Amino acid sequence: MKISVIGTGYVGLVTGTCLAEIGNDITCVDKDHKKIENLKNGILPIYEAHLEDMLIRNIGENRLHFTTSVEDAVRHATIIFIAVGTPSHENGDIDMSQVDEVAGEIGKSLDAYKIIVNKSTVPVGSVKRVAEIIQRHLKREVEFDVISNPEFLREGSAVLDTFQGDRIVIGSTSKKATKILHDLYRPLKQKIFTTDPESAELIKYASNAFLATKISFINEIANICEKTGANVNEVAKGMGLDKRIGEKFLNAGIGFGGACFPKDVKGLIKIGEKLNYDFRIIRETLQVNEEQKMKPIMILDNLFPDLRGVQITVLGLTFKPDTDDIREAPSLDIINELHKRGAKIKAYDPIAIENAKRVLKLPIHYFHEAYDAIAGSDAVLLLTEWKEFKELNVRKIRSLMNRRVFIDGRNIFEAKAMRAKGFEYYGIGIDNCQFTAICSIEERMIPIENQKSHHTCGRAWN
Ligand SMILES: NC(=O)C1=CN([C@@H]2O[C@H](COP(=O)(O)OP(=O)(O)OC[C@H]3O[C@@H](n4cnc5c(N)ncnc54)[C@H](O)[C@@H]3O)[C@@H](O)[C@H]2O)C=CC1
Ligand SMILES: O=C(O)[C@H]1O[C@H](OP(=O)(O)OP(=O)(O)OC[C@H]2O[C@@H](n3ccc(=O)[nH]c3=O)[C@H](O)[C@@H]2O)[C@H](O)[C@@H](O)[C@@H]1O
Repeated sequence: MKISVIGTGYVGLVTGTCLAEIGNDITCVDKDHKKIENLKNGILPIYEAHLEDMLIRNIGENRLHFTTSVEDAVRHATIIFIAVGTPSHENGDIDMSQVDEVAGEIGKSLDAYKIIVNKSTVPVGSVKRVAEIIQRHLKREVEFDVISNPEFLREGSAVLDTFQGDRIVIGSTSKKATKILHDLYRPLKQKIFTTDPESAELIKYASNAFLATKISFINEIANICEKTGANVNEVAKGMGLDKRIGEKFLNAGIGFGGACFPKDVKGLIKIGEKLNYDFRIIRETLQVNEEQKMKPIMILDNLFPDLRGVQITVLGLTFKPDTDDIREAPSLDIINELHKRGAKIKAYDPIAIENAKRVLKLPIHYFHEAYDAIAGSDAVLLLTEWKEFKELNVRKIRSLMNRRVFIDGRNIFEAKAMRAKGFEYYGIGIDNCQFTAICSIEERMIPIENQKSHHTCGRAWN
């Protein structure tokens, strides 16, 4: 099939390349000229596993083309995907300007029947909105359908998710468009769920908000664990054995980031507000996440009377491993706070240092090797669970550090083993109190209900 994808970011580029891989003739469009020039030469704007090989192969086999002209792309295709950004406004509202602009351009260029597919994450009612904008810009009367087909891929595993996703959702009122989309996706052999456009649009927000809530929920359980001596990793394992709960997305840590969970949760709150509905649960999901991001700072506050001049090493800058994306990464808030308090900051990330330099205009000393970043440090903050961090030689880390505070924001190490090796080790939702100087032995022995003030683990977090 002849397909155009407008917006060549994480979603557009992966979608276009994967659809080319299964034999379609794809044109990817972006208004960023440099991005398009690079892509024509097989140079990727993002880091995503398996994408580069596939891109180069499909360019070589003449199935994947790049242009900056929406008009050319519209003429070329029967199906046009809109995959431009939908960032948050300052107040959390969804910024539809990129989608609106593209819809207008499509309208001006429409010359025959086409299907326009909303793949960007857009609020309920956007199928109608895009259809109206296209209609307003038509230069001649032509038939077209607009449908919703939200995207569920994750960064870092985007290609795999496209080929092995749990479901494809199509929201459409047109039988003709639905059939063509089914034909397009059939080779992927995935469950296709067809519904009305409004439900499809809401499925996307509901899914992201639900997953984000699962994360905030386990992070609150982690906070309870710290006050009781329970271990959140064990609690999550035990919960996840119940198939109704499931084991995924129960990793406690320093909270969720990325271009989507924070913005989509805010977006759903705004969708509710406009309908006079206060979506309380997800407001708390966000609030808990904001507080969770500051966990490493709270731990440091208990260990150092003052962070001025304390040498801190940050390991991991991206919001999750296997991507170069630092949008809304917890590392940004944590580093800003460390800087405010006068800490000396060293940082290492396997691939995101250049992206971080662009965003963080602070005196951070960046390194291209983890051990170099760790040398001479008073505290290490591990913020992203990159595989290479799991393989670090902890004895070597210990020998390089000044004071051996290790705050594991993603619980990738085993607390007992790290403490046995001489680290002042802190995870998230594990028994942080028991092996540390935060509470005296006597304080730890007092049952919580008999404490005058909340002195044991509680003191660290209240
Ligand atoms: N990043 C992700 O993992 C996922 C993102 N989504 C959603 O997909 C949408 C796109 O997200 P990303 O790919 O992350 O965004 P992105 O910011 O990486 O890419 C958007 C691209 O659209 C281009 N663009 C903007 N206006 C344009 C115009 N008028 N004409 C041509 N190109 C234009 C930009 O130059 C940019 O390259 C968003 O709505 C997002 O919420 C959905 C699922 C996963
Ligand atoms: O709409 C989107 O953009 C995408 O958002 C998420 O994908 P993504 O943000 O790429 O990454 P996730 O793997 O979901 O992780 C998001 C954040 O949650 C955190 N997380 C995830 C899982 C977990 O158990 N604990 C946890 O803290 C991660 O560290 C990361 O910061 C969804 O998983 C995708 O289905 C969706 O398509």
